[in-house]
Amino acid sequence: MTTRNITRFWEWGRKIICIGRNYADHAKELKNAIPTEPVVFLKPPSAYVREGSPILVPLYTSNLHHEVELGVVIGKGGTSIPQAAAMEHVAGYALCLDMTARDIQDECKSKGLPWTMAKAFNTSCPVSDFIPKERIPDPSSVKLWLKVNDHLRQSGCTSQMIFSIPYLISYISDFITLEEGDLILTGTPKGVSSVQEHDELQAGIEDVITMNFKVDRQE
Ligand SMILES: O=C([O-])CC(=O)C(=O)O
Ligand SMILES: [Mg+2]
Repeated sequence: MTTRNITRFWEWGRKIICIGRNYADHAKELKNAIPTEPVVFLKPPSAYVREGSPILVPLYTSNLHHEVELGVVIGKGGTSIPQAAAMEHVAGYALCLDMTARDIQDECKSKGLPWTMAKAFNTSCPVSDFIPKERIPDPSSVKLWLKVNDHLRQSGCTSQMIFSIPYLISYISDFITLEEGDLILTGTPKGVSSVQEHDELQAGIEDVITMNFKVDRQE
């Protein structure tokens, strides 16, 4: 029998819970209101893609955007987790991209429909290697960046988040039980932009990790 290892959480089939509009500068660039409560949506575990495999542009979009985000990997499950205990439930982190079919999302928004087609497609969640908790002692102040073909597009700091990681863990766990191996994407800073087939994306958390992904067209 093989034992599950949290360092390969993407193989566990657990939830990917995403927070939107958690950076005011990104909410503004898309002309969205600054939220007074977290905006929550989900991706299925089939959205994961790892370095070495390409990000695939769905056939139905002509405006695929990158969103670089800090991911929080849950190590201990729970329901109604108090903010003060939230960090005890964190096993570590991952650098993540929330790939978004922006044209489809705009259409869904205008029709009042869910974002599933825009956010949850195959390869919509590229993830880095697992980052043990000790490697990011202060997750409320880490710098994230993303380059497309060597041009810097996104650069932000988790200190700009509207809702903190402990607040998000507590908020989510009030209505979705968190389980070991779940991943929370904490939102993206400004600078989101289009990617095309053959583009090369490079992203990093300053002093901690970098990752690279190629973009390909779906066959
Ligand atoms: O699509 C959006 O703008 C919402 C979102 O995921 C984010 O802010 O990270
Ligand atoms: Mg996002």
